[in-house]
Amino acid sequence: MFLNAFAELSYRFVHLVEEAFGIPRGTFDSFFNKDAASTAADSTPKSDFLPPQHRLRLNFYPAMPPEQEGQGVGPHKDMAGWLTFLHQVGSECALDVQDRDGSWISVDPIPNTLVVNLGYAFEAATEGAARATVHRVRAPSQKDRYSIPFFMALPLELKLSEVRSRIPESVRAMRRKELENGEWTIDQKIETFLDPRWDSIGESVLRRFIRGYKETALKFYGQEVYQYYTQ
Ligand SMILES: O=C(O)CCC(=O)C(=O)O
Ligand SMILES: [Fe+2]
Repeated sequence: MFLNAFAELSYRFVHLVEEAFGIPRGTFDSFFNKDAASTAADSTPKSDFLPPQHRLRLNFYPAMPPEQEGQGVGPHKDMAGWLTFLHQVGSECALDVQDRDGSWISVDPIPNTLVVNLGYAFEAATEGAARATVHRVRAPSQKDRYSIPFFMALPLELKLSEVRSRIPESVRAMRRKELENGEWTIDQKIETFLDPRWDSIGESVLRRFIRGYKETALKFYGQEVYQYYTQ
């Protein structure tokens, strides 16, 4: 139920994104299989895609005295793809997001609000115009902390080129123009997610994972797969 409520909220939010991009409301609906529910009169699914695998995670960070090393999360972008909706439980300040100049901004919890992060696929689909949110979590020293992110995904077989084709050129050109003007400072790295050799969201996520976690990847996928995705 919780997962469904998050999913519904995320679909409504995507309509706001469409509005911001100046494209018709519902442009992205078919990615989420929302119109795939069959009726007695029409049993053919209207979407070609399998339902995306949205995920909910429960994070627990035990409080540790400052002299002991606690458990936080290092700087990262969320891998699941499209958008993350994060519920920070309680009032502990621990989450930081990185500004474009590389400085860190503390995202203090505000009751009854969610933090929205952009994921890798969002950055890739907008050709870097909307940069995926780099964020980290500081280990708490006073009180235990919990957080509940909802990772809104895209169908694994969906091609990034297909997502891009629905995003207006006016948006996709933004980063290119900034690069040309020398205005872009720290983020040159969308290529780590994007590689035309692997255009599907699923393979891009797998490849990103394999590149990010060498030891785990070698253990579970073996040398051949590791080499294939890191060449
Ligand atoms: O605990 C948080 O505030 C963020 C957790 C997070 O970044 C993640 O689970 O990907
Ligand atoms: Fe995260």
